[in-house]
Formats: sequence, structure tokens, C-alpha cells
Amino acid sequence: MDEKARALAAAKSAAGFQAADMVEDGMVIGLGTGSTVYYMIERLSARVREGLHVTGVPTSFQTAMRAREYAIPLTTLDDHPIIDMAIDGADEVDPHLNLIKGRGAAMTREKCVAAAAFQFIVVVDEAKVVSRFAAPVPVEILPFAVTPAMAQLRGLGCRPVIREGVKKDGPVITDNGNFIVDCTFPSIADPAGLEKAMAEIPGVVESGLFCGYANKITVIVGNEKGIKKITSADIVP
Ligand SMILES: O=C[C@H](O)[C@H](O)[C@H](O)COP(=O)(O)O
Repeated sequence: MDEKARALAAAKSAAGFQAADMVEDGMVIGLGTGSTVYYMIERLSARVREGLHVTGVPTSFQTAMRAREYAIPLTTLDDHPIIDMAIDGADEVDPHLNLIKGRGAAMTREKCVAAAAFQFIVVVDEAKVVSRFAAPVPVEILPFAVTPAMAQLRGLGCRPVIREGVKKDGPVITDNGNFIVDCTFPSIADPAGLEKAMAEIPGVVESGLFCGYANKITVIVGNEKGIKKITSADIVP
């Protein structure tokens, strides 16, 4: 592992471990998806081995597999429609604690789980805290409607591209059986307005924009030296 990769792993593990340490006995936890969350799962699993009782709602097949491997008991939103805390990663966090998520194509289930949670803990390395969104916005779309939906997305000012598999030819298929379209915007002036406009397009299942969660979010930002927390109290009006 080179120096840069080592520093990134240290930043992600610092954030992930801190989030796992915020979990209290008896909680039902949303288990997000991605490389930063996996550090959280590792630490949570150690706490479970020490006697902590938790149950997790996984946001993807990959997280469910990882949680089983780490002996974290699982449940569903059917059994627990309201949960104590969701812990998840993000691709970018803006100064209003809006998020872009979905690099791993899991944002639809992640949004359902975040919405069901009293507290939303977001774990990121410091490079993801940005003054303005620049990452493409992933959008999950029904394959049946992908062409007209992409035309409407273009109308919102972006360049939409169907995400393709790495070890699979053709489109990435999400855990829900849909396509992902990555939408690159020259700039995003109104993330909440854009999230709403995307949601109104027929065939769009969800977008990776997470706006309106600021009041229940704690962002744990990791770096090589440790972590800092950002909450809505830190938002400059
Ligand atoms: O679909 C994937 C998720 O939204 C991830 O939580 C997000 O992409 C962050 O992943 P990572 O911690 O691997 O950068």
C-alpha cells in the first residue's frame, strides 16, 4: 500500500470506528454501503463479540453479506420501520450537509434507511467535504423508461451516462433490478430543487442527492490524525 492509500485508509477507519463507538446497546442500526462503512462494520462486530446487542438493516446485498460474515444480526424495515440510527458513507458533503451518494449504486435503499432513522451518521474522509458539489449525481432508473428519463435529465442541464459494469458487459444492474445513470452537471446551484425535479421524472426510482436531512445528520470526517464532527449547528446561514 502506498503512502496516499495508507492515509486514506487511516482516515476512513478513523471515521468508521468512531461511528461504531456511537452505537448503544439495544439499537437497531441502518448499515450503509461502501468502503468507509466497512470499517464501521468491522469495529461494530468487535463490540458485538464483547457483548453489545445490535440489529442491522443492510442497505445492499454486499453489506448484508459483510454483516453476516462479521456476525452482526440482521433485520428488515418490515420488522423495524423506524430505526435508531443509520450509519452510511457519502461521495460528497456540502456546507449545508446535503449529500451526494451512490458510487456503489446503493442509494435507493440507503435513502429508505436514512429516512427511517432518528439519527443519521455519515462517515467520510476529509476530501469529500466540499464547498460545492462537483461529483456526478447517480440516478436509479427503471430500464423500461431509461431513454425518455435520460432525455428529461438532459433537460435539467446534465450529461447523463448509463453506468457500465466492470466485470460485466453492459449496464450495471442495481440490487433492485434497475439501471444507474450518472448525471454530470456543470454546477449544482440548488441541490434540493434538483433532487425534487429528478424525483418527478417518470421511471426515476431515486437519485443520489440527499437533501433535507441536516437536522438529524452528524458527519464524522476522518483524516490521518483523527476525526472531527459536523452537525447542523456548524452550518453557516
Ligand atoms: O452506493 C454507495 C454509497 O452511497 C456509498 O455510501 C458512498 O458511495 C460512499 O462509499 P465509500 O465510503 O466507499 O467512498
